[in-house]
Amino acid sequence: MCVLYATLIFPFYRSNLRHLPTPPGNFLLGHTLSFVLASSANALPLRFMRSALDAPLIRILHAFGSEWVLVNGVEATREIWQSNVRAFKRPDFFKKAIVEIAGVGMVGLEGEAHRVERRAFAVPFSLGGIKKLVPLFNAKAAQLSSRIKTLVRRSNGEPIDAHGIFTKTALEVVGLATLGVEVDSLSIGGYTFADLYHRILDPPPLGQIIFAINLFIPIRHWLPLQENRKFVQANQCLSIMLQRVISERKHEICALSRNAGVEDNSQTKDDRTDFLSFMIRENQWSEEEILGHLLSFMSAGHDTSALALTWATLTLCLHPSMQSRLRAEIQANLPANGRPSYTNLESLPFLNAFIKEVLRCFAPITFNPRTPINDTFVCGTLIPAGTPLLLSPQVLNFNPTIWGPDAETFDPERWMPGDERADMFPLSRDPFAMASFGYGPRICIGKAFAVAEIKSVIVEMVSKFEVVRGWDERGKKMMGRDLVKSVGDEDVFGGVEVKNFMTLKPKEGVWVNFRALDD
Ligand code: HEM
Repeated sequence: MCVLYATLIFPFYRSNLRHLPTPPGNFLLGHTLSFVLASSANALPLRFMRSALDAPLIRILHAFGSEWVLVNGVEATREIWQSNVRAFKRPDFFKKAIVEIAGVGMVGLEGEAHRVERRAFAVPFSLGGIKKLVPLFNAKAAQLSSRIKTLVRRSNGEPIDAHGIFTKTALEVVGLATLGVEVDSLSIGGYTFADLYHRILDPPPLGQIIFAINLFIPIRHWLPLQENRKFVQANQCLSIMLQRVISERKHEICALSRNAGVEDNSQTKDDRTDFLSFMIRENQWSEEEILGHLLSFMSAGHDTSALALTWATLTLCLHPSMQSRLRAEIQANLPANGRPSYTNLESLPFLNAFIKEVLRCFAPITFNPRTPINDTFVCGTLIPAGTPLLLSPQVLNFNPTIWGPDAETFDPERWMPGDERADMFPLSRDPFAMASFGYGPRICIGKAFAVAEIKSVIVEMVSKFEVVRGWDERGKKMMGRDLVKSVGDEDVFGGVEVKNFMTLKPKEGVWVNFRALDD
């Protein structure tokens, strides 16, 4: 009886949300199965957006009449992310997901506790803090070039998976910035730091299913499957490894303080710029809290940047003329020593436009939900407390009412000064239109870090290599350096398939031929 009411009566005759556009789904399961089986996490939200372009909110029916709301407009997003931000929190299932993969640091906090932590990290993530990190980004970018040359030699000129190499580099970058050590130097029981993160952030299909079920039914701690045990073990090993680094650093900084005769670590003269040393000097966090922050910076900060670099490389392969234009801009404006400063990196208009367009068309985070704490109005519709509001960056980033009819075309020109689309579609210049980093008090704290890091790596790549696509029309690695001739009518992914996951990951890598320009 209850099931009949929930599926046949409540959603259509009683629900507050029944007047919102609702794409038709299975009468019993709604869209639940379609979401699980979708080709990517963006597939359904984009389809729903295209079916109701002007609607600020779209209702999604799930199994047995449960309701979600897809946020589809700039105004609704602004209310949730900024003007009425205190009325919302992250849904419990989502918090559980991010705490599982990113620890209990800032990403898992809400309300006043979150505001206090954001303020505490304002200095290391400020522009001044990021400027100091640019030499580190440049050094790691140069190391990446050498690594690529070695891989090209070893592979006899066969394509290399760009996603794999950028993941390694982005983990090393965030590892150095966060911990102040090379992550390659850390290992436990024969596993490296990178192995453990790979298990957590890039699970095989069974691992993804366990992850999804565990969000709603707690199976993680008893499910006797090897894949599950591997995940739990990887998380434990990471924590042990990081706890060791924390204790060692604490001893070092305390010894420095003692030797200098100062009572308080914050007065210690120590020129380390990493976030761990900062936290120990500030002395306001327990070791457990420090561990939570480290885990969240490391996981929030490497997978995302690696994906942005991967998709940037894919677009460079698909648009060789953009590659040449970037190379010319870099050669004309940057110091010949190949070590650009933060100001240098910011001074290149086409690079700037190119990175923005990559982040618009390939938002690395696929969904970022919220829920009202109490019944709350959004754009005039009363949303019952607890209803999941699905904010999917790609839905705003591809909405033609915001960006114009070519919203789904990769075109950096739209960001260049004087492009007429800015006047024709003024909403596209609204900060809430570009949803890839979020906005408001919870905007990605690492945005400036990520953008500077991505620019530094792209400058190095484009200066040292020509990149040529090494995958065929179906996304598979090509052998024997065949070239796919027609790229004109392909979608933004150029045939590369993605996983149905929280981040926009390629299913089988993005295969690229790197041709050194100095050969
Ligand atoms: C291209 C790269 C990146 C993208 C696309 C990205 C995107 C995002 C998004 C969408 C959020 C959620 C915002 C919200 O809930 O409204 C977020 C939060 C966060 N990001 Fe990033 N991120 C990137 C890189 C980084 C880096 C490099 C770091 C650190 C070094 C970082 C650290 C964080 C943290 C700590 C949060 C939680 C902030 C809070 O809850 O206040 N991210 N990021």
